[in-house]
This record gives sequence, C-alpha cells and structure tokens, in this order.
Amino acid sequence: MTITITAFERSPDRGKGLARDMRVRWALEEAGQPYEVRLLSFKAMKEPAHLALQPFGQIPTYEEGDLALFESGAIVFHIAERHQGLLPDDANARARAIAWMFAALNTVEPPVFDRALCMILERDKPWYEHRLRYLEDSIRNRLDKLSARLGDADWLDGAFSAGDLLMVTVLLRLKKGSGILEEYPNLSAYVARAEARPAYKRAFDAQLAVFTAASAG
Ligand SMILES: N[C@@H](CCC(=O)N[C@@H](CSCc1ccc([N+](=O)[O-])cc1)C(=O)NCC(=O)O)C(=O)O
Repeated sequence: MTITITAFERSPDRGKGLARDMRVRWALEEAGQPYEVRLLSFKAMKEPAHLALQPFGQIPTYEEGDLALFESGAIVFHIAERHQGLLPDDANARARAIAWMFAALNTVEPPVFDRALCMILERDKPWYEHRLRYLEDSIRNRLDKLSARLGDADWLDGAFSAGDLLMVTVLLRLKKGSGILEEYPNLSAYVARAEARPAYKRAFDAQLAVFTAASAG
C-alpha cells in the first residue's frame, strides 16, 4: 500500500533538513520503502482535514491504508517495527535501541529545541541572554554525558538504529551555527558518519528539492 507523509510546502529552515519530516523520510529510506509526500501550507495545516490527522496542526503525518499516524518519533518506530534496518532482532538490543529513541526525544531534544525557539521568538525579551545561557548549559550537560557514553564507537549501541537516527536529527540542529556540537569531536564525527549514509543523503536531497522547487516557483 502507498505510504504518504506530510511536509512543509516551503520549509522555514530553507532546506536545511531540520523540519521533522526529515526523520520520517530518512527512516523510510533506511527501510527501503518508497513514499509519497503531501505538501502543506501553514494555513492548510490548521484546517479540519489536516487536524483530523494531526490534532496539533503540525507536520509530519504518516498514512498507509487505513492507518494514520502523527508524532515523528512514533512514525519512525512504526517503520522500524515493520521493516529491517532500524531495530535489531535481538530482544534486549532492540529494547536498548528503543530506549535511545526516547532519550533522543525526551532527554536531549528538549533543551536543544527550546534554544532554537528562544533564538527565534525571545531575542527581544529582557530575559533572553540569561535564558539562552541556561539552555546552552543544559545542552552541554546532556552532551557531556552523551559524548562520554558514545566514546569512539560508531553508533550508540552496536549497529546503527532508529535511536541513532533520532539522536542525529536532534544534534543536527546544533551543527548549523551554534558552535556547541564542535566542542565534542566524537559527536561531530558521529553526526558526520550518519550524514554520509546513502539513506540520509537521499532523504536530505528529497526535502531540499521541495524547497528549491518552491523557491523557483
Ligand atoms: N512532536 C511533533 C512535533 C512536530 C513539529 O514540531 N512540527 C513542526 C515542524 S518540525 C519543527 C521545525 C520547525 C521549523 C524548523 N526550522 O528550522 O525552521 C525546524 C523544525 C510544525 O509543523 N510546525 C508548524 C506549526 O507548529 O504550526 C513531532 O515530532 O512530530
């Protein structure tokens, strides 16, 4: 059955691959699954047809037959459960890889995403400098421990998994200009290793092509 995901018709990140459809595109490419994309304007995302799929009026969503899913982490998990290449077969290793999925979204991403929002929405607030410093300290607190755990391994726990996929999409938000990721050479190398994956490149190029076409239009 055809898989259809939703994405920005014109991503505010200008094709940098930071919007969360990128995670789903990457997971589908790792799983070797073809997919269609329904591109949405900000207005369309808030209309009833999309709200029925995504109650918060956001992208991405995932549709396949009579299944409709939202939440990029849940969509990546759904793909990983049904196809090879994103979760180990061994039960304990699979459970650990799923733990890393949650760690990426629940432990590392919150200060990283809050910092991005702070820099977009709060620059003119009196608390901006203090809050930015607090968020960057929180991020370094997490990356100190993530870096120590990764050490010189290729991936977080044996083979590449959906846990690495989600963790890398979180760390990529730091790579574009914050200077924080570069403070951790092994994490920078980890991200570069992931970006070198053919599946990542196909996903990145596909989302960039959307922005390029929209900009030409
Ligand atoms: N928890 C949900 C969150 C989804 C989400 O944040 N979607 C964002 C796009 S990805 C987040 C995002 C937005 C912009 C950039 N950027 O760099 O410009 C990067 C990432 C969205 O639809 N925003 C529109 C809205 O909320 O009205 C999930 O993981 O699926």
